[in-house]
Amino acid sequence: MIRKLYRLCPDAGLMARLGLLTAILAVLQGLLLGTLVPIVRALLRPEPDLDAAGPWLVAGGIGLAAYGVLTVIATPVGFAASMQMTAQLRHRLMRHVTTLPLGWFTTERKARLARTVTADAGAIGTLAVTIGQPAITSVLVPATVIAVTFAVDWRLALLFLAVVPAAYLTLRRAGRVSSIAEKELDQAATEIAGRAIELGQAQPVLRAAGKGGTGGDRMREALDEHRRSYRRGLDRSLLPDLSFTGVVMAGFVAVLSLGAQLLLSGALTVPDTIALLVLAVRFLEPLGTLIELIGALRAMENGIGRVEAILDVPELPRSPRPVRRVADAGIEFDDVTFSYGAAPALSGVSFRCRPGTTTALVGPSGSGKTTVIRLIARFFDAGSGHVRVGGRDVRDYDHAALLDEIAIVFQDVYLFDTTIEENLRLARPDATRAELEDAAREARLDEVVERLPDGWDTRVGEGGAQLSGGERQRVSIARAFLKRARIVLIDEAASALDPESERAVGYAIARLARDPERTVIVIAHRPATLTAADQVITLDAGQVTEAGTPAGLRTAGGAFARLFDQYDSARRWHIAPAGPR
Ligand SMILES: Nc1ncnc2c1ncn2[C@@H]1O[C@H](COP(=O)(O)OP(=O)(O)OP(=O)(O)O)[C@@H](O)[C@H]1O
Repeated sequence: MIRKLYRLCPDAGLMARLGLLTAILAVLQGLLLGTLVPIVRALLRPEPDLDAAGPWLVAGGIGLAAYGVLTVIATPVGFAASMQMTAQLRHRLMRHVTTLPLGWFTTERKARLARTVTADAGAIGTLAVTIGQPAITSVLVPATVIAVTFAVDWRLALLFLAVVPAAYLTLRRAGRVSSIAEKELDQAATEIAGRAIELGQAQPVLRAAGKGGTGGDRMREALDEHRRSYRRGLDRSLLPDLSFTGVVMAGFVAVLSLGAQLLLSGALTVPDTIALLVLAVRFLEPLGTLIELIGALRAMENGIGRVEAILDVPELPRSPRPVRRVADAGIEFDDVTFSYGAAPALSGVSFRCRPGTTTALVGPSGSGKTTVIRLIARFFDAGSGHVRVGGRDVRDYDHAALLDEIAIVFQDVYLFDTTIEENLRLARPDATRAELEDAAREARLDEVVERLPDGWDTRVGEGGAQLSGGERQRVSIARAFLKRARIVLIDEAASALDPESERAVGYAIARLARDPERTVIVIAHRPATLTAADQVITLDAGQVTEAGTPAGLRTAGGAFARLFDQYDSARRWHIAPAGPR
């Protein structure tokens, strides 16, 4: 386990210092106890011999002072190690998950990630110090006591030694049982976290369906299972815990009996017997505390396992010689097939977008439009075929360099609970105020900012809840302008925005597309966006069924023409004034 801890923590030096200090403290404690033997021998004679006890008293005093100093040194080192380890683990985990394919982020895994980043990383850092230190002490103090006892009486030393394997075996069993119990309990706790995330996310749907009150059923089941796991763990660990305590108690009784026997037979003097009994207590007492520590140690080991399991999830493969410059904003799909699970989401998709053009993707729900966008941004890798940007496979690029060129405007834009300015600055943290204002004007966000009570400093609420869907999209489009992204991928709102936002977003998309350097791919639902596109790609069941200019495809009277008419009549129906009844 110590090796695993070292592997996880880049600052192994700090861990090594702490381990060494703890080991020295434990051995020193055992040796200090050892000095009791000559001191008790000298002082408990019929005529106490202070001269004989003197050097040992001095040695004991120096040892005690050293113990105090080292303890003072070890405490801040332990605190620093604990904080540092937790921070580093959290940092590593967060950095790693940003490199994982988006498909990894299921509700269950998000709950697991949340628990591992908060509970496990925190517990590993804390336990490594609060449990690791006493665990080292509980092993090294008895070991030193055995060594010291050999110098006094080999028979008692051998008896101490005989207790060790019996204690070890029962402790191992107790450790195994508590490890299983901890895993079950953690699984149950993760289930609760998952249900809580789901319950929060599903609130609008549940309430809309009038089931707000019943939505907690799955949560209740998870809570019940957690309680049952806890109970099972307690029941299971009872016998192994009692066995271990029994072994330690039996050891103590055996030491007492042998000590008494040796005393009565004259093999041991009274002072030696008293000193050895003190040693026996200090031998068995730390062993006894091991049973309390073993559960926490196993919990830490399991926590380390869970951290490692996340760190072991393979990242999106990286090119050994990543390309850092995107030559142009051309995009090409070359016989691309991709599936999330068994059924293919895209099969044999091929199309080309010349740099500076706008392509509208259309097709029924589930036809693969969003998947096309995800593959360009490399949220996932194609199963077969090539997705090319600037003439190179997206897998050849340094991912960050590729994403620098791409801005994505999702249908449902998530904003951080901070000011509108900071949300915009995410796209370019060093942008000047003038650049922010330009981007806002292009995206028609300036009108929104003017209306907000604190202007640029208005906080947008969690997820951007203070803004309407259309206003959030404008923030996202403004980010694309600010970033000067040469490739913009847009998922236009399928449902109607308020008329003002609809006009503003339409205007902003047209402005984005006007830049001759910029390639825009838009999942389009508005007739105006479709008509303005240079080309249209129609998808159905993951395959390209039509490709061409909007005018050409409308004339051809195929799937696109039908979809166009549907969208068009839906808009007209929406904006038509109510007639007399
Ligand atoms: N994360 C995912 N995991 C599993 N299957 C997915 C995932 N995302 C999409 N799919 C499936 O892949 C197929 C294509 O989905 P995609 O979202 O690309 O379609 P779409 O045309 O964008 O649909 P919509 O217009 O409804 O957004 C669908 O069958 C969908 O159920």
